[in-house]
Amino acid sequence: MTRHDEFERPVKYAGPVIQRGKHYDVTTTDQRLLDTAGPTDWVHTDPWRVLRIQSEFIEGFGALAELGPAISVFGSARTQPDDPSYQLAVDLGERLTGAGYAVITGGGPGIMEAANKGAQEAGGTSVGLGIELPFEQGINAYVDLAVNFRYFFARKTMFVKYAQGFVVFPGGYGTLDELFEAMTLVQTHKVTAFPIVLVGESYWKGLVDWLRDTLVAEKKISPVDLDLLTVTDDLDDVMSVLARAEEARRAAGREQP
Ligand SMILES: C/C(=C\CNc1ncnc2c1ncn2[C@@H]1O[C@H](COP(=O)(O)O)[C@@H](O)[C@H]1O)CO
Repeated sequence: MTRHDEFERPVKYAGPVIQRGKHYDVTTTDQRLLDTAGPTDWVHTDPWRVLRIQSEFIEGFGALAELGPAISVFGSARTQPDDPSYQLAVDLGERLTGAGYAVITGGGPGIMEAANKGAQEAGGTSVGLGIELPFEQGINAYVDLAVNFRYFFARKTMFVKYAQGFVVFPGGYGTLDELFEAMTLVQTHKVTAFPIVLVGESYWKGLVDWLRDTLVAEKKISPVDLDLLTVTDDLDDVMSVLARAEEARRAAGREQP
């Protein structure tokens, strides 16, 4: 029912605001919200994008906050099931599950699918953080908990924030992007006790040689920065590196509940 003042003019109390006379707005907030008329170009503006970005962080944090200990596994979206590294990633998913870790991947095909498959088939927690791409692939069938992102940077935050370490299989630009982001975060102490293991000695040899013979030699990184990486073909080594990092976190009183 419309309220009126002592001059019989309609009055509206909208929170701390009082509207009377020519300031009286006959529409309600809900009406304005639900009304689709008017210009729509604001949805393509940066302030609106900021809210969408914020919502990606909110959804990601909300979905993953109670995940428990987890390892992010990266690698080529193009690795086929008959590639030996596919089976190795399946085995890793299974072993991580056995050690009490959830497995987080990019939710796509190839190595991501393989690690999710190993985790799911071992009865573990299989997570996929998908990304909107122009060529839609969809989340692989072995993911049980998926969050889809529009923005790479929001998604990359989740890979680090909700994992205790990274295991990286042979891959292309996407994999290298994820690897170098983690290496930079560890090098700059933005994250601590965060193991990064590269699986595939022959694949990664060229990169490690270049890091040592060019980046260290030309003083672009310190020799100790090479120690951020462990390179192996053996999943026993992967599990030992993760276990040692867990012990270091425990010793520092920073273990996952
Ligand atoms: C290119 C193909 C599929 C793309 N689908 C992807 N879905 C989810 N995540 C992806 C996808 N492609 C790349 N990524 C991310 O980068 C890493 C792999 O990239 P790479 O260039 O293949 O090494 C991976 O860890 C994801 O996080 C099918 O042909």
